[in-house]
Amino acid sequence: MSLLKISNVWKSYGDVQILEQLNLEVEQGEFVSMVGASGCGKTTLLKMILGSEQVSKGKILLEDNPIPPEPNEARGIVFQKYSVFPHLTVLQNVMIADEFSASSFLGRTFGKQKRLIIEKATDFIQAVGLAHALNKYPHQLSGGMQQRLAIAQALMKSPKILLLDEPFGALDPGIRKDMHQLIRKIWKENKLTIFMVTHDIQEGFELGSRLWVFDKPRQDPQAPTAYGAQITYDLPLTNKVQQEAGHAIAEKYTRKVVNI
Ligand SMILES: Nc1ncnc2c1ncn2[C@@H]1O[C@H](COP(=O)(O)OP(=O)(O)OP(=O)(O)O)[C@@H](O)[C@H]1O
Repeated sequence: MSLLKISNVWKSYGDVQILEQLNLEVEQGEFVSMVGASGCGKTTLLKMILGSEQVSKGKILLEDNPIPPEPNEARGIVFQKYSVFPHLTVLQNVMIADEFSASSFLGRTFGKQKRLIIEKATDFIQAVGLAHALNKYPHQLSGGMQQRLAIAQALMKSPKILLLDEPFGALDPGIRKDMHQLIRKIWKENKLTIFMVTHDIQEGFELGSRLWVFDKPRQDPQAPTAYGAQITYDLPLTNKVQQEAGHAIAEKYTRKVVNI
């Protein structure tokens, strides 16, 4: 049984066809990098896996069950723009998800329960290298540190699937390298399945164990919104030969995007 099965999925908004004919299976522990021209529907697919958007046709199964129509703890997400709470410290930002599950009314816990949540949150904060900043507020952190915080926050609920939407897009190249190391470590140690949208093909190759290329094979100049994007290449990247073959395709693809 695959962890995630996408069967004949189509997505449109009104008359605009965004995605079509998606058929994919993903096993636990894969790291799927998703690349494609701007606006082709990569984030839309992430949102359908998250459960915040519904498919127009077809189905997405998670461990053989339909994806619940609301996001839940099985799937964590990190966006490009820092999605942390500005009025909470690093520690409070990571604790909050567990505090709300333990006490949905107050969002606050006390005594032993609180101590356990602090311990768990501190472990994740340490894992992303922010132990020295436990009591700082987001505005006191750099962009890279805020993304580390968002990752710790997403990991707190022990998701099976981590969805990353251009998570490093706003960071400087040096900091991106550090973040790449961090995400690989977290992926391996937590046996996560990761879907990452990126505009940086090199990043997609370096991190992914599999690459999905989105493109529109069907075009009608008279009706540009009639057809959606498909996943035109689904490339395994688990060894060097595959990576080199993938690079050739990706380079061709990059030229194509430039020509659009
Ligand atoms: N809620 C919505 N209602 C209507 N159209 C939408 C909605 N959400 C997204 N779209 C449209 O769907 C298309 C795909 O958007 P999406 O964000 O998935 O693209 P993307 O490939 O992730 O783009 P980018 O790489 O620029 O982030 C876009 O044309 C966008 O305008």
